[in-house]
Amino acid sequence: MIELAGVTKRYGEKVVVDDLTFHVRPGSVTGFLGPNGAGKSTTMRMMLDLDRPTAGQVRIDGKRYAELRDPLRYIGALLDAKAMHGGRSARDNLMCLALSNRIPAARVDEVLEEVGLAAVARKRPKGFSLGMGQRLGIAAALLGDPEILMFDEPVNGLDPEGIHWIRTLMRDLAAKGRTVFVSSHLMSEMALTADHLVVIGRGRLLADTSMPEFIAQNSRSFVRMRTPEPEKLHDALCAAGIVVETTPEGAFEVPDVPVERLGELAAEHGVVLHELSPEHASLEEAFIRMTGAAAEYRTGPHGALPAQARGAAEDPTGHRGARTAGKDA
Ligand SMILES: Nc1ncnc2c1ncn2[C@@H]1O[C@H](COP(=O)(O)OP(=O)(O)OP(=O)(O)O)[C@@H](O)[C@H]1O
Repeated sequence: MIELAGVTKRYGEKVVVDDLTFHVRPGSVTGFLGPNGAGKSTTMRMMLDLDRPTAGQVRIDGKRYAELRDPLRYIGALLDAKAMHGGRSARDNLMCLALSNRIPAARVDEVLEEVGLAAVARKRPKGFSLGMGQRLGIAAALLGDPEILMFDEPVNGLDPEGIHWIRTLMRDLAAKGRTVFVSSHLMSEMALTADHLVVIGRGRLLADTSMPEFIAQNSRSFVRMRTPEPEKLHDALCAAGIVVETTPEGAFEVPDVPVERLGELAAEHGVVLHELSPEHASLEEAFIRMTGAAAEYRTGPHGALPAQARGAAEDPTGHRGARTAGKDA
C-alpha cells in the first residue's frame, strides 16, 4: 500500500504537485493519469524518495522510503528505461543492483528470462531498441520480487507485442496481490489495464475512482438525431416521455432509448430525419474534458500554447459535450 497525504512539490514559485492525497492499494492496477506536465513523474519520484516533497508525506506500507530495509524488495520501479549503464552488459547492470540490495545472483537470470532478454543478457544496453530497454528496466523493477511495482509510462514507444506483454505482466502482478501503480497520459491505454484511476491535472487531484465507475459515468450511450423539423420532433419525443438534450448545432441527443424506437417514433409522426445515429462518449474525450482546463500545454490553431495563455475556463475540445461515434477506448 502506498499512501500520500497532502503531498506538495514546488520548484521556485511553481507548484508542480499540489496537495495530493490518495492511496494505492494491493491486488489491483492503479492507473495514474494526467496530461503532459501534470506532475506524474514528479509524484512518482517523491514516492521513491528521489525528490523531497515541499509539504506532505508519502508512506510505503506505513513507513517512509528511507526507513525501508532493502527498498528494492518493497518497491520496484521503472522510471527511466535509459537509466542503465550503457557500457555494461544487461546482466552486469542487474548484477550490480542485486549485489547492492542483497538479492541472490540467481534472481538476475530469472528476471532476464521473465522479460524475454535471456538471449541478449551479455549484450550492452546501449545497442538495445526502445522495447528492449523497457524490458531491461522492468527486469530491474522485478529484481527484488517486490510487493509494490511502479511503472512510469511503460508502453511509450513500444510495438503492439511489447504493449500486450506489459499489460499482461501488470495484470498478472495485480492478480498475485501486488500493488501496481502505472502512469500514462492515455485514457484508452488505462481502460484496458487499470482497475482503479487516479487522475491529476496541474498537480491537483481531479479524480480517484474505480475504472468501472469512471466508465459508467463517462461512456454514456446516446442517439444523435438531426431534423429540419426540430419542434415537431421535440414534441413527438416529449409526448412519448423521452428526455432530449439539444446541442449548440441544433441536433438532439437522446440517451437510453433504442435507436429503432426513435426511428419508429419519427416515422409515426411523419418527421423527416437527416440523421439517426447511435453514439458513445469516448473515454479519451471524457478524460480530455476532465483535464483540459488543467492541461499545461494544449494545441491551438498556431501550435502548442501554454494553457494559461488561452483562458482556463475555455472548453479544451472547442465545443460543448464533444463526443465521437465508435467503440470506447
Ligand atoms: N527539476 C525541476 N525543476 C523545475 N521544474 C520541474 C522540474 N521537474 C519537473 N518540473 C516541472 O514540473 C511539471 C511536471 O512535470 P512532470 O515531469 O512531473 O509531469 P508529467 O505528468 O510526468 O509529464 P509527462 O507526461 O510529460 O512526463 C512540469 O511543468 C515540469 O516542467
